[in-house]
Amino acid sequence: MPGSTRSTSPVLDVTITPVAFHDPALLNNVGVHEPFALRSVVEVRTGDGVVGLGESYGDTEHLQRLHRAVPHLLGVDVFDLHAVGRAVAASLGGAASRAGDLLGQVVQDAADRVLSPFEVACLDAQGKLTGRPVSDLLGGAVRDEVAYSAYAFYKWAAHPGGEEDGWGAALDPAGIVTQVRRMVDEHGFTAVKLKGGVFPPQEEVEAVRALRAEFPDLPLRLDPNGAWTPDTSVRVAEELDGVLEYLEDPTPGIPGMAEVSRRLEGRMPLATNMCVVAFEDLPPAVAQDAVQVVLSDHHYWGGLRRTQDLGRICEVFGLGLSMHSNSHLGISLAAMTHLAAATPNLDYACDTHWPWKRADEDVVVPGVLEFSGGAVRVPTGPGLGVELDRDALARLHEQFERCGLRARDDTTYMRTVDPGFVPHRAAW
Ligand SMILES: O=C([O-])C(=O)C[C@H](O)[C@@H](O)C(=O)[O-]
Ligand SMILES: [Mg+2]
Repeated sequence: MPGSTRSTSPVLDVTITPVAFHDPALLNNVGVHEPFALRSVVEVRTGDGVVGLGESYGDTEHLQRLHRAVPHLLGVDVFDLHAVGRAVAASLGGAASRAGDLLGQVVQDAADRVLSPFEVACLDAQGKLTGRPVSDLLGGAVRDEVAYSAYAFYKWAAHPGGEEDGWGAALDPAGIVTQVRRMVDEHGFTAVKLKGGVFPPQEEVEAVRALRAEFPDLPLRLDPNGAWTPDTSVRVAEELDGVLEYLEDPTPGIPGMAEVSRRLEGRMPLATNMCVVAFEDLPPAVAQDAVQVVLSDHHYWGGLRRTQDLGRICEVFGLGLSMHSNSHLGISLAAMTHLAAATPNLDYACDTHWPWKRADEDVVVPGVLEFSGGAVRVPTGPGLGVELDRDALARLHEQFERCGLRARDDTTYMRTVDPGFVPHRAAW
């Protein structure tokens, strides 16, 4: 309209608070989780006095990158997400475009990792300013609730020298079944993922078989994080044909996954959050038919909208779309839930580490993100629909200061118990 003025909501201030929360001794192919998981809470304050929230990784290198972006973001309109992206790119100044993931196993896009919490915080602010939930800003929720999977881990009963965490040890099929039974009883999960790559493959096959016997109707997945050779991957996939819904990252790299995929001739869908972790990985993966399911994760795909772009690309190329997680808090769970609700083809139960987090440790006010029937109802309040608990944020920040951890290093931690430990990478 001639003469109309368009108001903007510029970023006035950005706060980044690193936090630490307790994490059990969960085992994986590179070692064992340390006693605390690190995250960062991003607050974007606008000229209208609204604060948008985002959550991301909490290691020093990533925190430094987040801080570098702040001066570039000041004054940017929170509704102009392209400008937010340009600000983040400018802050990296053409520095390394790929960054190691938490476990140092794969390289992700550095700019997308940095952009993600700012994009989520801007969307949260937009929602608060317009009175609409983030799922509406993403095109609308196509489902009222989002299903998550029970994420089972081999684990120790306690950290070395620490107190038992109440879950007990899970070092064999019976231990895994007991663990999943509790998760299913407590949260109602309707799908199960087992983190493998810890024990020789045959033991993990037995654990999957035990899960199938205990839960005849639940879709099952196994993820050894690239611990196997292509030969082993093919053998295990054939053994678990008809038992697994998909096999995740049995072997490292696109060429290895492509070989397994070719030899399986479609008998077992292969999924990944390791060999397709950035947009530039898609063309070679598609060309080689390396994977049939991509696990999205807005924390490294550049936020919620870029993850929706990934969803559309997967749809075009006939790939399934699922969701990956790392240890996380409530801001991330809210963002994951809005994203999955507004992405029509994200219809696998999503991964979450949520059951491993202590109920009394979060940065959001409890009550909104409850599991029922293995699913979380999509929050309907403005923005992400969750409220920052400032006392809890201060407590978890203090815990970050005290815990001494500044980057995740499962391998070094494992070597304090088993000095000769070598990560299992195509090891069996
Ligand atoms: O699906 C995956 O690869 C993961 O969930 C990665 C995580 O880092 C997992 O391995 C863990 O928490 O140890
Ligand atoms: Mg995985």
